[in-house]
Amino acid sequence: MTKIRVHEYAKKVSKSSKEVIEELKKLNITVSNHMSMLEGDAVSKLDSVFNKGTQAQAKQETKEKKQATPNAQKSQTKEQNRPQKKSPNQTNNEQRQSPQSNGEKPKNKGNHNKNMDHNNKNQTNNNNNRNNNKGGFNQRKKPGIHGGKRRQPKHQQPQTPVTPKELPEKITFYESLSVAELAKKLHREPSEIIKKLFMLGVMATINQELDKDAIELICADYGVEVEEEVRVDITDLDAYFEQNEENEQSMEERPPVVTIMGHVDHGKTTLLDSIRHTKVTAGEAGGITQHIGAYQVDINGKKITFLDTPGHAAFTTMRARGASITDLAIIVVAADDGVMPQTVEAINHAKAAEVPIIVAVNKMDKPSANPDRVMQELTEHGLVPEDWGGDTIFVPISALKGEGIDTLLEMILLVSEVAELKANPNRSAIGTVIEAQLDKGRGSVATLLVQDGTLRVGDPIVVGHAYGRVRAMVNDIGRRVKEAGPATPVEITGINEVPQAGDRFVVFEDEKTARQVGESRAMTAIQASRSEKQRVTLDNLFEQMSQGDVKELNIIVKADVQGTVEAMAASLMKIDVEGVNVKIIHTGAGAITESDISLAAASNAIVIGFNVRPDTNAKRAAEAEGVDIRLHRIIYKVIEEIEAAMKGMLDPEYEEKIIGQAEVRQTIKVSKVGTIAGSYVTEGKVTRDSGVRVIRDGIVVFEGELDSLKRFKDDAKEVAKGYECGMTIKNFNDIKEGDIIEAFIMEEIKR
Ligand SMILES: Nc1nc2c(ncn2[C@@H]2O[C@H](COP(=O)(O)OP(=O)(O)OP(=O)(O)O)[C@@H](O)[C@H]2O)c(=O)[nH]1
Repeated sequence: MTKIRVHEYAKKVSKSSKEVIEELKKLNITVSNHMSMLEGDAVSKLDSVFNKGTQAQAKQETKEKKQATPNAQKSQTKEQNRPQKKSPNQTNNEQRQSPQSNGEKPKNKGNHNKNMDHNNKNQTNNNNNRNNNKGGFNQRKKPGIHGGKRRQPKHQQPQTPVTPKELPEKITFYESLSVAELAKKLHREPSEIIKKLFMLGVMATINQELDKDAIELICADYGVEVEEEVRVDITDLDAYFEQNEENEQSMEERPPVVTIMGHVDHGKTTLLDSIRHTKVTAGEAGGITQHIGAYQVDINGKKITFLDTPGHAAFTTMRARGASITDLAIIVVAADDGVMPQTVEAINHAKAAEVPIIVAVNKMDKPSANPDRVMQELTEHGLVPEDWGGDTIFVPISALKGEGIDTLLEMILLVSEVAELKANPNRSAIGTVIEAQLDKGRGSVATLLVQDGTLRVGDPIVVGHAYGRVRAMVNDIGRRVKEAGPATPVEITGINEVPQAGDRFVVFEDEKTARQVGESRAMTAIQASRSEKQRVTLDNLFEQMSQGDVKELNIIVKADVQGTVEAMAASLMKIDVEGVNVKIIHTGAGAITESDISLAAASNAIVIGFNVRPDTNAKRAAEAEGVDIRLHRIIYKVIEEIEAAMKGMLDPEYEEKIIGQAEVRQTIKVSKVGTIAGSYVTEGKVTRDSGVRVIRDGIVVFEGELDSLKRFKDDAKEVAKGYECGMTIKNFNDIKEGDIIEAFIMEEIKR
């Protein structure tokens, strides 16, 4: 309910404040003075006491204002003439609300703003509100400069009440609406909605959020249709990949995307090279040197796209990503070596990605080749050859000699035909980043695999959280191209940042949207990394508490090329120094940025830059925050340095070192002091802070520390060989002539 001050009310009913206060007293409502706020029910009670026509008077006044402006009057008349959908109690409500309009204005304004915020996301709502607001504004603002705040004129003439605004046909909402928002949409006063809710047994305040059910109930009561909006988050790139209800007719066959995986040295690179050399036409051979992480071959007019993912273990992450954009996996197994750990890993990657597998049994030219053994071993991993009743295709090859390659390619085409791989070349492109790097001359360079649609030069694009316009495109053989269809790998320039391998890209209608999406994604990423770094700190705390004294070295790795980043990260993870865990909290290709530094500062990490430099802001931030940046050009130097740093981090380990020996020649008992051993240093030295052992007949009878060390009467720091001294030993007085005192220190050992 809305509130009104005593004096305002008094003015409204053309009474003095005193009279109103008197009346309130009679109603048992205590107010302190004319400035006291009256609650809605107090107002109602007063209404019933004072002239019931008050509301009408108030309306009349509004009407007067309107008449002052011809436009407003026109619209008013129009509205009055319009057919109205009314609930039976509507007029009453309207009457009751009007006098409160003064008091309610600030609130309405607030709600209006809130609504506008809400509606920024929502075009439909916007329209509703715009209409609504227009009416409201004209009615209120036109009469005076101060519009809503204008005081009521003293002399009021009775006039007919204003009919409420027409109900909308339909309203839309997203997730929920507050009472005020719903009221606005329905062109009704919030109090009316609150009353209805009350009738339905719901006690609500003006700012209360109403759920779908409540909104529907209220709207049903008014006979207004409701629709819940489903909003598409345009910044969610993954969502574009899920919209797969494409028109069958627009779908066309597309080349399969193939990844070659296998154990180290089983011949992946040789196979990729062999395929490339046999199948790329002679004319294009000159361009073969170009390496963009993927290439296409043409077999009798049918294309196959190979992802050229490096086979080293350091690239496991990328390979795992590679498998998820892959239609088909070739598992290379050397016939002379058989199934190895990484063979199994590769099989698991492919299985996890639900990608069909073709086994290439390589090195068949070797005398020691034993394909049967390979088949046998693979059977244990669920890959049963067709000959043995299974459904896995095995192709014996020699990558080195180029034998069996044609059969392998045929099999790839066969399997992909069965898979019916299709895409729509006429839509805007979506796909994934295969590799990305910072190029000195060209800026951010990304190799993309177009997965659906056609990518064109000039397309506004969002890649991960980078954005821009495709400036230039180069295909797998280094030729400039203007467009790239489904399953085609291309290298593009023109985006503002270096994305990560595995990031997705989406082409947008216009550059503005692309920019918005890109920026919003970058912001979200920063926020995510910020909250993550907080989590890291908490995690550390927990880990340290639960694991005892385990220390962690947090590292951020930045390098010029994503591949190097991953290789470095993998090598760093391998550093094995007892008691310290390496934790790579962030990696990326490109210069060291301010956000890297703030992440490092917050998580107490060091930043390693490989072939990259911090930008000016990052440098400044690093100095301010005291973040350690290590710049390198050689991988093993990085590892060496980190290892050293990690050793410095460890709690020092100590080793005992004997520094000298003394012989006890005389003992003197002094009360309160104990036994003083008059000794002669025979070897090395004895220091005041050294530990001592008392050795009698070759047996250690006591181990402890010195209490005092004196040369004659004076305290000595150390006494060297050939000198006499007096010593007392802490908590040991049973010292005898002839005892040997061995002095030792604990020395920190370097690891
Ligand atoms: N005899 C013979 N040797 C082969 C064949 N294929 C590859 N090799 C040799 O095997 C070794 C490893 O081959 P790569 O192609 O480098 O193996 P890879 O799987 O790519 O190895 P990584 O990249 O280290 O994982 C090389 O010396 C090749 O020449 C083959 O069919 N026959």
